[in-house]
Amino acid sequence: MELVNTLSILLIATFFLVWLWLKNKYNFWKSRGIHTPPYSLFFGNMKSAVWQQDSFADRTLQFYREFKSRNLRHGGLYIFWRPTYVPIDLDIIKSIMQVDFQHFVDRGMYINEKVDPLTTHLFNLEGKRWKLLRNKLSPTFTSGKLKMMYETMIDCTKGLYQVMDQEVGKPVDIKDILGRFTTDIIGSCAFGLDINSLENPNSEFRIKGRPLFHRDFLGNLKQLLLILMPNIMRKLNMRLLPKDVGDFFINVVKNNVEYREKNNITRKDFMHLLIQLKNRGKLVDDDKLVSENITDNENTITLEEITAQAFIFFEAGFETSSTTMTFCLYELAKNKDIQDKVRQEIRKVYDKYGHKLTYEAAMDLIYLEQTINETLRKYPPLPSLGRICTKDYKVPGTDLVLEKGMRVLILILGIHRNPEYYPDPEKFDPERFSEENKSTRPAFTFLPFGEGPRVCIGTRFGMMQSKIGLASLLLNYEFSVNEKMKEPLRFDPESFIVSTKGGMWLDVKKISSEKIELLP
Ligand code: HEM
Repeated sequence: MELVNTLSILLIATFFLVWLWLKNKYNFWKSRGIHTPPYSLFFGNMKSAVWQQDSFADRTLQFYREFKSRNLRHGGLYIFWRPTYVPIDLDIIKSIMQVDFQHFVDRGMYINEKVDPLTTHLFNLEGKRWKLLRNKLSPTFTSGKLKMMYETMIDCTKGLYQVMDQEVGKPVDIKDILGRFTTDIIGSCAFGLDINSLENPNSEFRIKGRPLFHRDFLGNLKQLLLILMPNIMRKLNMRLLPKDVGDFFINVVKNNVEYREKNNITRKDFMHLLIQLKNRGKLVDDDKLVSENITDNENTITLEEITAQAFIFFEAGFETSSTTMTFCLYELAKNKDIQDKVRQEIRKVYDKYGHKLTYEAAMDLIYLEQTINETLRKYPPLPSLGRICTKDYKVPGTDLVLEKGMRVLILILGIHRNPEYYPDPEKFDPERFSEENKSTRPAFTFLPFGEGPRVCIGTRFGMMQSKIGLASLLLNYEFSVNEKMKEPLRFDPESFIVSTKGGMWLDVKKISSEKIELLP
């Protein structure tokens, strides 16, 4: 009996201490005079997102609107009990992302080299390691290299036509088809493999890629805890990726590199460029590669580094572009006049370049680019951007000092839907991105690819694959919204990137019996 009493007292005392500790934590922003939206003990401001009542995207929009409605330059959030700084004023955002970048170099993602070697990729890496790798990888993303891969990308449209032709006349979940299309493109360009997930929706690549973006309640919770308490999680040897997913990608790259090196195979893709970096530390034109023995040992990368980079190109590249194309086709299905205008432009440019959509022709698709930009405004795949304060920082024009370790969240979706910058923000209007209209908006109001030194390295690639996918579809098919489509659209709480719940159901009509291929 005495033991029971002692245990009960110990339990109550522990609860009380935890409660006091949390109470103290949640005093952080109040004591600095910074406004926070209502929060709950333990989950902080993230309760409804963790429990998947709200999508993360909707939550960020609510935060932005609350701070903005109070005319605040910035605000504070609690992600669980961790204070997170939220800049609203565009000058502060610019300072953090660009001007004073040296104070905000990292994202604060979870890295565990030992049990999860794939986490050591460019998106996650920090400080000097990140800078060194970014310098090494940047040459693989130039417009010249993109041009080199253009035909490899176009090859994947063949599978797209086949699937679409089978689907004509039925309600089509375009989201699924475009996810398979970009899986094929990135699989081909980053891993050098013909995945054919368009032909085979259950290809291993597609199956292994799915859990990267869709998480249930426990998956969500784990992801947040890994980021919140990385040191403890590392000690517990926690993984971010399921073991089978990690092993799959590691083996694919290892086998591929070995095969290419043994058989002296070159292919127009990232893998080829990464292998050059591994063996020579620099990129060399293929013809020179044979004759010149150029090596820059300082810049070489290891097989493990190649694997992690190929993985992030896949993870960051396929879902972002496929959601962009998906939302774009949805808006075009709703706005037939814009759909006709985009199609007319594609036809005109296609004819101008001798009935081909060469790389140069694709660069000439100005209105299509405006339409993709308007899609990225309304539906930025990443609704917010994260940074970590890496050196104490006094926020310009305020008395607030951010201490080293403070998390920062930039609420892109809120900025993109702010009527001050984009009047009538729910309206889909590609004219917002004409040269003339762009110049009337302040800087840092369009951030789908981020900004500053950590801006998306794959921007050109992402834009190009979206252009190729949309051009090939719009030249051959007409789209309208199917009655199965659930409207108004709801963002999916299981996906941390902006995505719809329940698929994107469109009707597809063939324009002509003759197929128009981009590069016949
Ligand atoms: C529509 C397509 C895409 C969108 C909207 C997008 C968006 C983004 C965003 C918002 C960031 C964070 C930027 C920041 O924090 O300032 C990012 C980073 C990154 N993206 Fe993309 N992305 C796209 C396509 C791609 C593709 C195709 C690849 C690779 C093939 C890629 C690879 C990366 C990498 C490696 C980073 C980390 C860069 C660094 O930290 O240095 N992305 N992307």
